[in-house]
Amino acid sequence: MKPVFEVANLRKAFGGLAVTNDVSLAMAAGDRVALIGPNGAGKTTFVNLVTGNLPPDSGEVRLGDETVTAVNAIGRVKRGLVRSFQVTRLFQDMTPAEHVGLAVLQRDGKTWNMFGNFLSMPDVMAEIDDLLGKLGLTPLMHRKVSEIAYGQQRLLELAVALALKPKVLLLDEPAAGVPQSDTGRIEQALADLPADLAVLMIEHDMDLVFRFAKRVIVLAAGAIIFNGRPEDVTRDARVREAYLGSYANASPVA
Ligand SMILES: Nc1ncnc2c1ncn2[C@@H]1O[C@H](COP(=O)(O)OP(=O)(O)OP(=O)(O)O)[C@@H](O)[C@H]1O
Repeated sequence: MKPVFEVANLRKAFGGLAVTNDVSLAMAAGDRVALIGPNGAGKTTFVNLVTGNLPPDSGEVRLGDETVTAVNAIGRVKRGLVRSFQVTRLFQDMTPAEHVGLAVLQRDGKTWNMFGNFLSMPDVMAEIDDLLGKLGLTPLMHRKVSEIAYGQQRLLELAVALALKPKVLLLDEPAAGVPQSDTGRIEQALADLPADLAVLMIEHDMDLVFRFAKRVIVLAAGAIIFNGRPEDVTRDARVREAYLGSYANASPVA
């Protein structure tokens, strides 16, 4: 199948350290891929290169038929490459309805000064109702973010990302920090993501990886050392070595 998203020979070094070392991968519509790797493997750097928040030293990022390596982060979002908005970037005084409304207006290229009026725009309100409803946030839609629980804020991140109508969605540990009692809701939201969306999820929780991913990519010291089925990852010798190495080299806690 034709890839919707592809990176080819991506490289990035900080000083002498190759943090992204000739990484190539492709994703098709509907893919569910988990990107895992020991601490410091280069996962965050890789995502920053993909989203356009960091320029690569060499290599290419493609969305569909278009090479977007020179396109900035906002341009990539407009083309359908969306990273889930982080809780730390939600506005504490704004409501879930306002967050989603803003994302819808931004996606449609509408001006900021229309923002105050979006509650009277039936098409925007219908999208807000639909998205927040799917994520179980309807009762909280007009509450301030500062008043809603962390797990619900993480669901709101997903709602904002989905309002941008992504083709490729990058999720950074979507359930991290969420109390056990609320992780079920997040997992359900992940299971309900649009079937044709390509999803790349960075995740440390292997239980979640096994439940969500159809394919696992392991990054170690900036390079892909495994790209295959979840059921094969734990018995792969290179993967075992990479994880053991990271624990063996970890500093003891004082
Ligand atoms: N701006 C930077 N300047 C210098 N070194 C950096 C920079 N950003 C990251 N690094 C280094 O690159 C390596 C990879 O970091 P990165 O944060 O991408 O790893 P990670 O896999 O996301 O780690 P974690 O799972 O701990 O978040 C680390 O050794 C880190 O110290």
